[in-house]
Amino acid sequence: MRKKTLIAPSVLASDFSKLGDEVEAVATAGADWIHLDVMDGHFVPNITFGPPVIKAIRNRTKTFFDCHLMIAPADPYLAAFAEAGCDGMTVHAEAGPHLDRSLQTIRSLGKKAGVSLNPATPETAIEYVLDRLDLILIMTVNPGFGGQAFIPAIVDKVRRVKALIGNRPIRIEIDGGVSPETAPLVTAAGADVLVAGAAIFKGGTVEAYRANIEAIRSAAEKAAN
Ligand SMILES: O=C(CO)[C@@H](O)[C@H](O)COP(=O)(O)O
Ligand SMILES: [Fe+2]
Repeated sequence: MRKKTLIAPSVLASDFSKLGDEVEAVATAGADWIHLDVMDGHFVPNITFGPPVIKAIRNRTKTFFDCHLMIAPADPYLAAFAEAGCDGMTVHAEAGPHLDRSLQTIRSLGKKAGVSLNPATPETAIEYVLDRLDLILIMTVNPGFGGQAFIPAIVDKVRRVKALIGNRPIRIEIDGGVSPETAPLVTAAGADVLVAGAAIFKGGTVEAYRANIEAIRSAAEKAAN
């Protein structure tokens, strides 16, 4: 059976001066997951936040914290992110030499395990770790910044990943440049979790966030296969 499409607002586009309020607002507005972009200034050319900030906002909602770790190495920090309140942790396939070990560690911490693929990384990078995965995050921009343009060539990779996972219960998440215009392209190809920052955090109110989430959700669901 087809999975319901989940919408995961990325707080990277929120007002960091009131991050807790923003997380609560977007959860009230209907977010299925909260997407937290962790950047280290080394794996990606930007720096955001780490476990103390995640811990500080954890009590603002019970919504699933989907932690996108754009850090290298990731392994030394996985326990701290789990302790801070991440429900799922996604590491990049390009971030270290021992992806299988990273995924085993995430599951041993009792969290959902994800792997992310940069636009130039082929899906073959995850061929031998499929049974350790709950989530595959396919980047449709180069990681590091919000508000970038969606790369259409990646839609073909979404189709290939969908075929690769077969009937395993793995979610396919898309991250970068998702909007009501681009969402149908990826749900038609098999994606079932959509991250969106710039397209959701505009308007500044719960009502505006709700309308922005629903615009993506309805466009996505119409095209979902
Ligand atoms: O991981 C990243 C960027 O590296 C994303 O999660 C962005 O935050 C998505 O932002 P938009 O492209 O939707 O504005
Ligand atoms: Fe992200």
